[in-house]
Amino acid sequence: MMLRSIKSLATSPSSHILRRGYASEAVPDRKVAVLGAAGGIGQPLALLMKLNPLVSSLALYDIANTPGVAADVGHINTRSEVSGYSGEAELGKALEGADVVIIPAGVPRKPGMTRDDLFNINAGIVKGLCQAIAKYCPHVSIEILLKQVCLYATALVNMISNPVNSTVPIAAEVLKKAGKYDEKRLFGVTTLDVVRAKTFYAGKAKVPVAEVNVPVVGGHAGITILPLFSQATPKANLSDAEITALTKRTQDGGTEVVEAKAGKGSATLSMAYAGAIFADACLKGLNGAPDVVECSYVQSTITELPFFASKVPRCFAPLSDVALVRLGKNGVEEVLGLGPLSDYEKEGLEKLKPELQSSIEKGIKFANQ
Ligand SMILES: NC(=O)C1=CN([C@@H]2O[C@H](COP(=O)(O)OP(=O)(O)OC[C@H]3O[C@@H](n4cnc5c(N)ncnc54)[C@H](O)[C@@H]3O)[C@@H](O)[C@H]2O)C=CC1
Ligand SMILES: O=C([O-])CC(=O)C(=O)O
Repeated sequence: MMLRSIKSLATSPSSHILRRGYASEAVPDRKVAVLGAAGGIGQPLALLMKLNPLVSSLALYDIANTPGVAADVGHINTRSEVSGYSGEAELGKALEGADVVIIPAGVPRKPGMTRDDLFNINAGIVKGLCQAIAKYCPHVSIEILLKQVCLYATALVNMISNPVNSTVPIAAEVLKKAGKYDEKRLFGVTTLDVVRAKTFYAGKAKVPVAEVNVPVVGGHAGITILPLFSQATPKANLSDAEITALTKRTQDGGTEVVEAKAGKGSATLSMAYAGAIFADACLKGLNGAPDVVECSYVQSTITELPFFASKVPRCFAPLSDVALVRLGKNGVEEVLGLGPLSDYEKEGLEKLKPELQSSIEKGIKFANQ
């Protein structure tokens, strides 16, 4: 299926995206930029993206220490060419031509802190990086019959920096201000919540973890993380008490790691894994693979909240100057609904709304001041 869609790309007017060098692999060239690449998440994420055969160019950016990481990762004998960029003067080069920009830049929690306690430092970092994305990642649109049609769009932005519940709205506002916002291209990475929910569920239900699916919706902090174990597969007969315990453990998964690391930061390795899964899904979507579905915190109308994590099927047309109709047809086609919720989940949904709403408002206010 994948090969078929790649072949159709090769014969389409946008075949120039099959660039030199890897014709035998028949995979389009894709540039991935990691901002914050020298950090605890950034380094293993750089490694995992270097192992991804869908990546042809890997740009590693940080305010310092990137040359060493780039030299190290660059020696691995996989497809992508690696380049390191250090300091703000080099940010533009890191971003130019990127298809996917992953942002794990910013400070992590220490024991006793909430994700929101990171807002004061990380909000400014994210704002600056998104201003650069607006500036250096191409975006051209034209008006046809009173409809704005996208020719080039910004890269897909995968926001990892916390508090995600606020940093995604900040990114949206910054991109809007610059006239570069496309709600189909901005994602809060909540994959780690799904990864945890799968692991904990498999352990409790005694089912093979590789077969487990659990949607996790809402946001990415405490009670705003709402795993839907009533929809988990394979089905298992878990008691209400077991479901409550699993829900709580998933919601507190980040804190569990922060406490175990005792002052040395938060989840890095499992986050790098989760970030790599999500970026891979974005690349597959961009390359035209069908039925790519992940949970992500995106602009949404499935509840009254403007941003909400839910299942998002992504089936992007490739970004190119002639993909006018296809982009119109194949953006994020829809944000999937929540499906049937148990009473416990319905209650959790109502409880999370005020906190999520206030984190969204906080982000919007910050970006506009
Ligand atoms: N979405 C999620 O599920 C998760 C999010 N996180 C968040 O990811 C962020 C990063 O965590 P770690 O990698 O553990 O932190 P870290 O401190 O190890 O690394 C952060 C990196 O960001 C860099 N940085 C700071 N300002 C920058 C800027 N303006 N431009 C580019 N790079 C910049 C730093 O130099 C550092 O290398 C934190 O905010 C953390 O809370 C962590 C785990 C899970
Ligand atoms: O808990 C934290 O601070 C980091 C994070 O978002 C997670 O591990 O889910």
